[in-house]
Amino acid sequence: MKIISEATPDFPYQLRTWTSTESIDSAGKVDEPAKAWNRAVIQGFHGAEPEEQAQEKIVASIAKDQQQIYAIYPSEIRPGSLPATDPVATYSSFVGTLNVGEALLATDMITAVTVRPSHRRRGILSRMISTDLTAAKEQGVPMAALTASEATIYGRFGFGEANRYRSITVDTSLGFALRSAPVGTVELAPADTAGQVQAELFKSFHAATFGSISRPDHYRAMVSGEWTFDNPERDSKVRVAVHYAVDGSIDGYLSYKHLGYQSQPVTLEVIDLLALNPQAYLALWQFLADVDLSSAVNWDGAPANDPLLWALADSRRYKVNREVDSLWLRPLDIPVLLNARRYFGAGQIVLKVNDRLNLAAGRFALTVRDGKGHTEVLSAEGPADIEMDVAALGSLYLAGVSARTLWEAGRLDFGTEAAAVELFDEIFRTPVQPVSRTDF
Ligand SMILES: CC(=O)SCCNC(=O)CCNC(=O)[C@H](O)C(C)(C)COP(=O)(O)OP(=O)(O)OC[C@H]1O[C@@H](n2cnc3c(N)ncnc32)[C@H](O)[C@@H]1OP(=O)(O)O
Repeated sequence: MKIISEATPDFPYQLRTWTSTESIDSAGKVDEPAKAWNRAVIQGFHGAEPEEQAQEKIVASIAKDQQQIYAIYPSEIRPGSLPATDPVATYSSFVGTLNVGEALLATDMITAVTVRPSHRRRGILSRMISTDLTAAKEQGVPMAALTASEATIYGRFGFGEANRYRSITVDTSLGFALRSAPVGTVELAPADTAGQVQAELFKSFHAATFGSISRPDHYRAMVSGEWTFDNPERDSKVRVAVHYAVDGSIDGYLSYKHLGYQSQPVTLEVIDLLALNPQAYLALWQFLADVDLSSAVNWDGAPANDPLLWALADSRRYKVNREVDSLWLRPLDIPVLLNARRYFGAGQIVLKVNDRLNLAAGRFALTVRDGKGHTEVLSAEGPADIEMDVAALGSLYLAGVSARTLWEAGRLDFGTEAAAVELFDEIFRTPVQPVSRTDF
């Protein structure tokens, strides 16, 4: 445990940090600061207070990710209020990877951000996030990422929405049909094997999918119904199905549950779905539609450009309940991340990037040839073809949105030459939309 900063009159809080592996001994026992930190996280997201055994499972999982824990403690405790050992704010980060084409880019993945309601809007999140982003930058991690509880929080810290996902309901009642016959076979598998199947499939999915970001360890427990942060008890209603390709290899899987006969219409909920190819994806949907005693399927994780809609014989069976931001990206080292990305266009452009936190600001000349980028750092002052806030670059980096759209949205200077906007889009265009299947 390390004290990063002591309380001052302006900021009457102490900021501490430790690595998650420090909190658990060889017998699996969890230390008191980690328990109090977990309780604070769960309170922050309005979950049920975890029992001792649940604490051990959660901390062991966080330790596998090697999460760096941040905790804020108040300098003044009122009699009868929560004790001094309970943090008023929590934050955690760990280094994962982001698929940027051929390369997997090291990325600071931020999670478990909470501030106790009685201490909110006093700059606590600002202190924790600027500390973490600075540390990540110093350690040479070129990108930061998160998935957000609200879309209004992180733009000010330089994060931009990089892609979106859909919450969908598909009507699988009598008459459901796909336009093509399913390929391969789907079989039920024991729920307790789901964690392993998921981990193996995700490895291949992550390596092959532009925009995919690593998964934290707790996915193993969630997809098998073992535990979730919301519910530390086993959910024995979770079922698992596996797709076998024609050659017998496993190339897709599904974790799902029946929501009960009181759901109207009687509904299956997809907990996780991974498919390594379109045939596996459609065959898993045909399987879901074929499950008797249900007539709808909900999935809170469909891609924004979902081929299922186009595969349905009756596309009106596909209902989008909402489409929201998924991954948020925050550039930290612009030359490194521009050079790491795979390109499908070509050209030369000078970008000026503004950054309120002064972590990534500058002027950069990017030259792209044969799919590779080369970035030269220029002096800060001088002309640029296109100027943007670092959050806009977070959105544009994976081409989940075009510069043209951001320009029309007033997110780039309206005075930017149309030719520069077109050039940016020509260089950054991709044949596929970025897809991530990770909520963290
Ligand atoms: C990656 C994740 O873990 S996402 C989960 C985020 N956590 C939650 O949603 C749990 C419930 N909410 C909270 O715990 C807190 O309200 C937090 C973490 C969102 C914000 O923490 P705070 O300490 O209040 O933020 P802080 O005081 O540093 O605010 C910084 C700025 O962001 C603004 N801000 C903070 N939260 C929000 C919000 N939810 N919506 C809009 N603006 C916000 C503040 O007004 C402030 O603006 P300013 O710089 O113009 O004055």
